Amino acid sequence: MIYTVTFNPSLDYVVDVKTFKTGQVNRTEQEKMFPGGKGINVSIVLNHLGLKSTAWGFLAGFTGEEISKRLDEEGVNTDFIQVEKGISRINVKLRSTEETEINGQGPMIRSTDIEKLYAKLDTLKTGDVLVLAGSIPDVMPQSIYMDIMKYLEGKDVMIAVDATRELLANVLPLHPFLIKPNNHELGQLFGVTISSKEDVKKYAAKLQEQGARNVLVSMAGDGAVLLTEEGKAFESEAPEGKVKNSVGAGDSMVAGFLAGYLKNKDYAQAFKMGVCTGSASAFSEELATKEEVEQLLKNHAFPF
Ligand SMILES: Nc1ncnc2c1ncn2[C@@H]1O[C@H](COP(=O)(O)OP(=O)(O)O)[C@@H](O)[C@H]1O
Ligand SMILES: O=P(O)(O)OC[C@H]1O[C@](O)(COP(=O)(O)O)[C@@H](O)[C@@H]1O
Repeated sequence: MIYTVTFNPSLDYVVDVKTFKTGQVNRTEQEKMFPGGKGINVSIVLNHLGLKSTAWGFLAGFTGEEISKRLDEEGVNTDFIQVEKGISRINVKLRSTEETEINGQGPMIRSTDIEKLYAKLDTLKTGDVLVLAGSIPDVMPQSIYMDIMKYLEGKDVMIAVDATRELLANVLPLHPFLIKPNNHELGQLFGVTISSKEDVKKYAAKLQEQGARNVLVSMAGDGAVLLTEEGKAFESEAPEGKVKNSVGAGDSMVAGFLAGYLKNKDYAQAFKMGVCTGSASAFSEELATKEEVEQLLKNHAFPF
């Protein structure tokens, strides 16, 4: 069974403003709202690809209710913990001449809420997959993903982590099955700017030296690189297409990679699925459908 954990779910409020200007009233041309947060997006896309998962995490207030309702409508299985104080975030995604995001901090999560999550973690069994994805509310320690991985040590659960900075760096010694930074996040970890695939490979290898088993680095429209635990490196350009909404492309890539890998444990296939699922989401207003992914898989020429 696959479980995703989203500590900080969101309603993503995607607005189009023709020419956004700061310091004045701007009017939207269009606005849409989607349930979001990294683990939640992974669960939605897995569902589109025909894989059932359960979305765990913390919800609060009326925004939390809306997220839960929309996931029910999508047919995503959820088992969230309700927290008492605050509301789940509304993250603003502004599409204008440039894309700008404002992501909130999230509600208060108390130690009793965390205990409820650990009770769910106790139900994990050998062979289960756990995705720990996204930021955590400000009130939480940057060790939380590491703490969870330590708690699960010896259980043989396959763990994927999609996080940034300390939250990600802390889990490396615990050998996560998969991490997926983008090239900017990879650069942040080492205090450098990374734009070439050669540099991506160099720094991704350092993350493997620190303990990560498979490192998948996304580079938005410039494609992606995968270093596997078998010592292989795969790279690809991004498939061609018109970008409509790139919010959730990275999460879609994680879902596609896992779906591809779980099929027959083949890293080349998993990488192809990851790249095409990420791009299919970027080329669509909503998250990728199975048909959209299959179309890109058929048309994109991978160099391997
Ligand atoms: N502009 C784009 N054109 C084509 N594919 C894209 C584009 N943006 C994202 N993708 C696809 O989605 C994957 C993940 O995107 P990226 O933006 O790097 O992730 P994140 O959202 O985590 O920053 C990329 O590797 C690529 O396959
Ligand atoms: O938890 P964070 O890092 O604030 O990110 C949350 C945001 O990222 C998303 O999960 C999208 O992530 P990606 O574009 O990286 O796939 C949104 O749905 C959400 O608003």
